[in-house]
Amino acid sequence: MCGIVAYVDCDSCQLVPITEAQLDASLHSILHRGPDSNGRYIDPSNRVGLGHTRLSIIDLDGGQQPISNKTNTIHIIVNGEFYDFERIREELIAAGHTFKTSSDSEIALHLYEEYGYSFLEHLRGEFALCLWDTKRSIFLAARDRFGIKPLYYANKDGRLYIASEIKAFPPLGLKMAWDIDSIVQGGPITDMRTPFAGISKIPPGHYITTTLSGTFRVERYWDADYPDKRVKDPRSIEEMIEGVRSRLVEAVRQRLRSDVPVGIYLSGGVDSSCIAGIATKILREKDPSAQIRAFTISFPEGNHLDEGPVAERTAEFCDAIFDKLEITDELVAEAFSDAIWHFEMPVANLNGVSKFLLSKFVRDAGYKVVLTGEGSDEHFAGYKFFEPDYLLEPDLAASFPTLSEKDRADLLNYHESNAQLKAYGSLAGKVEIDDSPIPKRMLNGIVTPQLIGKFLYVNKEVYTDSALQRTGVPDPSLAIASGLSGEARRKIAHNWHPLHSALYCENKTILPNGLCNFLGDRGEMAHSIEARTPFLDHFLTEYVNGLPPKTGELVEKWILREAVKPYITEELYLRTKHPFFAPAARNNYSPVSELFRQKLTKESCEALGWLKWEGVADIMSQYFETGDQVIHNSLLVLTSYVILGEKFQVPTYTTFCNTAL
Ligand SMILES: Nc1ncnc2c1ncn2[C@@H]1O[C@H](COP(=O)(O)OP(=O)(O)OP(=O)(O)O)[C@@H](O)[C@H]1O
Ligand SMILES: NC(=O)CC[C@H](N)C(=O)O
Repeated sequence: MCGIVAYVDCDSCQLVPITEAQLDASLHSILHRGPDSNGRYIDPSNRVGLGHTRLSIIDLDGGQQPISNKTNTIHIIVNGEFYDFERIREELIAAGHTFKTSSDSEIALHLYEEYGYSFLEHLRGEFALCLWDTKRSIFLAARDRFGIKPLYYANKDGRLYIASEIKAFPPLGLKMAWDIDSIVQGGPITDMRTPFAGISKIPPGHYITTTLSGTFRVERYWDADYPDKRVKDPRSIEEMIEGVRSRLVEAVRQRLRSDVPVGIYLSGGVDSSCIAGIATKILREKDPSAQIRAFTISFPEGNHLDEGPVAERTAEFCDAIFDKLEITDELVAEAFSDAIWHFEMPVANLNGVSKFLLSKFVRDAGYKVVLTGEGSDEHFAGYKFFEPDYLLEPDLAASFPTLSEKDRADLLNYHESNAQLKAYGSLAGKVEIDDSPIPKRMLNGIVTPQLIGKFLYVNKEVYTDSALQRTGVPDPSLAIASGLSGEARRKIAHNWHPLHSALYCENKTILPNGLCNFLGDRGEMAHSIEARTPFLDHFLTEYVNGLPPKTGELVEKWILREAVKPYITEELYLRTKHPFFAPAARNNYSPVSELFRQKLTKESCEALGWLKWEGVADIMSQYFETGDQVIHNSLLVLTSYVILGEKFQVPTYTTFCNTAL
């Protein structure tokens, strides 16, 4: 993948123009995203700049960026991969377009010439891009449908700043400040906010445009949709299984197109294992002795979380080359600060740090591109916590037998009488928040947002009174419900089955902000690794979203298991989901506990300006007494914020509210 940086000074901008040296410094800050080459375009007016740092994957010698059109009036920078680009390129050439490179990135430029803003509909894959059309004075920046590639913006004092990573902004002169509302309400995970004031993510499936006059728009070009819950689907199960299989195979085939070798991140689960099986089969169509190289994380000190042995058996089944990275507590604690600098958001577990280490391992092995299984659970309802929402209403769409109404009522009752959500593999069920009833009313009674909202939750006792006076008490599920579009909320209220509504919420929050971010691009790109996610192919997801809720029911991902049965071992066909979880701090003297002691001091907490030291000290001592996992996770979040404050040199937060009191 690559790194991109851009800026636009509108007519009202009174700021000193950004210099070439500043643009270079900004690119330098994200050099890990593209160590192979870099380039820039600065408009003769000095008001628009585009910078690109490249990890070359397709057209290794010729694909340098920015790329311009034949008349040098449109300039583009792209991070990402466009699949099936050769077919589109041929069509564009036949329509009279002249290509300057053989890079997949260039198709976006010509598609824009051909279709205007509708060019985005023709792109398949993961991407973030910026385009400057000098003739129309239009600047456009867009992000892929799922948020696989990051793209941030800030619109301040008449200047629009855009970059793949937040750390590229300070060299352009943007000042960093805490966004206390976002922090308290979990904005980095619940919506498009970041921990930093005025800096937002471009929402997945959206583009932003600005003219030099300063007309700024954020528009959606794609969204997930689900069928009307009252309409029966006439398809047979067999047809649906075949529909999933053929689209997944095609999604993997497209993602094997590369001018450098492609490996795989292989776990002990069905998602990455079926991709390994499918990829091997496809590679062997051309070369019967082809072997894919598989990379696996193993946790030797936390045996019950170790997926190494299952992955090894899968690798044997696929005849893959198998590499295992053993991750220890010491390695995780050592890498934590650096990982947070790359994630640019807090984390509540150590999974991302482990994957961050895996990416380094893969890069050291000489690989630039891997396949991964992210995005499957968000479409096939792979998490057990979706169950109460599945049970909330009958499935009227399925034309084959579903639960009887009595069974549904009994099971739902079981969930309700358990009071706390049955979030297996997660501690969310133990986190107690006084959720307001409003988000449930807004979202047809589903409970998934409450669960997601707890991900970055920290007990309100740790915040200063003035911070809480300003933000109100934490209510992250309200932030989630409010972050959805009005149109989506209307469909949730009237059209979609509650399971589909729950999947939609997961797809708008945890998927782009967690899985694709600190568990995806950010840890991978820290080590110049491009990861490709076949489960996030929009032709596949649109098909899966159109299936009746029953296909996501109770036995996890059963339709996927049936579809990929020919490509996986019997062991995996029968195995239930084991979510990826890195072991937490094991005791008071483990390296991660030491990290808490080192980072969470009175001085460091007070330097943030919104943490109350007494509250933090209190939960720390509770943790050291009890080893409570929920507190452990909160301490990880707070430690992350201290690290972000140090690395980004964020000034201590003060409120007007505070001084006025
Ligand atoms: N231990 C691991 N080693 C290497 N890669 C991993 C590991 N755990 C997860 N991954 C990567 O992250 C992806 C997402 O993990 P996740 O646990 O959601 O899926 P899975 O393990 O493949 O399948 P399942 O959801 O059925 O458990 C995996 O598909 C895999 O590419
Ligand atoms: N690393 C990237 O984002 C890849 C950009 C483009 N596909 C290339 O191969 O150069």
